[in-house]
Amino acid sequence: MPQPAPPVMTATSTETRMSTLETDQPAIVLDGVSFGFDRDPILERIDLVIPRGAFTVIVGPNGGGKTTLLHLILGLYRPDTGTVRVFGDKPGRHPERIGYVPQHGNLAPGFPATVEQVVLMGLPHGRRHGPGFHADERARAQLALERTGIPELAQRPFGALSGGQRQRVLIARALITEPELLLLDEPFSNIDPYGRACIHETLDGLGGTLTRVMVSHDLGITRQAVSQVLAVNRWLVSGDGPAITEEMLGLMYGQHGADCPMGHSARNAHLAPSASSSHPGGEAR
Ligand SMILES: Nc1ncnc2c1ncn2[C@@H]1O[C@H](COP(=O)(O)OP(=O)(O)OP(=O)(O)O)[C@@H](O)[C@H]1O
Repeated sequence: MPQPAPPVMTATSTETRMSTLETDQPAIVLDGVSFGFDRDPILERIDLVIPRGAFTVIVGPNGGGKTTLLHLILGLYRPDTGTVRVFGDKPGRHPERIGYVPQHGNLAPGFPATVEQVVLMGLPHGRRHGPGFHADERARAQLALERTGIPELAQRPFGALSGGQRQRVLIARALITEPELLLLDEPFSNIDPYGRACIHETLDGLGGTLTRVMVSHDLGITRQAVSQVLAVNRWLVSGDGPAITEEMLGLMYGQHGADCPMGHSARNAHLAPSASSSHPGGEAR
């Protein structure tokens, strides 16, 4: 399978980091991964390649295994069979390279902190309370807020923001370490259409070398910026662009049960651009 071209790096800190790590590896590779809790299969025989810089959206029904898949990528769970690689290495080895916005990560609206303080919480060794943050830490927080389009909110109380603004702050918190991979688990929960549009705009604008993987229940996710859609419901079906395919709908809302409605190779289509023949109407491999 052809590998994606190495990324063109722009940020100096990222350049330095990348020079010492594997620049020719895809962002994420899952090879024959199965996982279950107490022998209950949750994910089965997942093969997946996510190139660097891709914007991948994961859709699927409740309980289909989307969050579990993210947790495998984060290294929070180990697969029962198969392997997971993140930037060519075992997951969990380089947490600073990954930003994560968890599903229920929103802070209570009354959380007594400014936006800047919330963003600073994303630093592994950042100072978390009171005034007197280091100037370089505050500069990083400001940069992260600029990337999410809300630099002017830095000194506002977090609790005074709208739901959509709060979610963008949490994305900024995940970006403060300048990660190369951003994982978002349903960032649109409880966000109105305007807020969703703002978050979409934010995520679209984060392109470049940042690899984005977002779990979403929004099936209208057919946006230009989205490189790939994955449907996950115990098995996985991938497409070759932002469209939801019939195969994906079949996996998500067709036969729920002991076996996958499609052939194994169709379910486990790779994400690499060359794999376009393995989805809708494509040949099983
Ligand atoms: N820690 C756990 N112990 C046992 N079972 C679990 C655990 N976490 C998740 N599960 C089960 O694994 C299955 C997949 O859960 P997961 O959270 O990955 O689904 P999901 O696709 O993200 O769902 P949703 O859209 O509702 O967030 C569910 O049946 C869930 O009950």
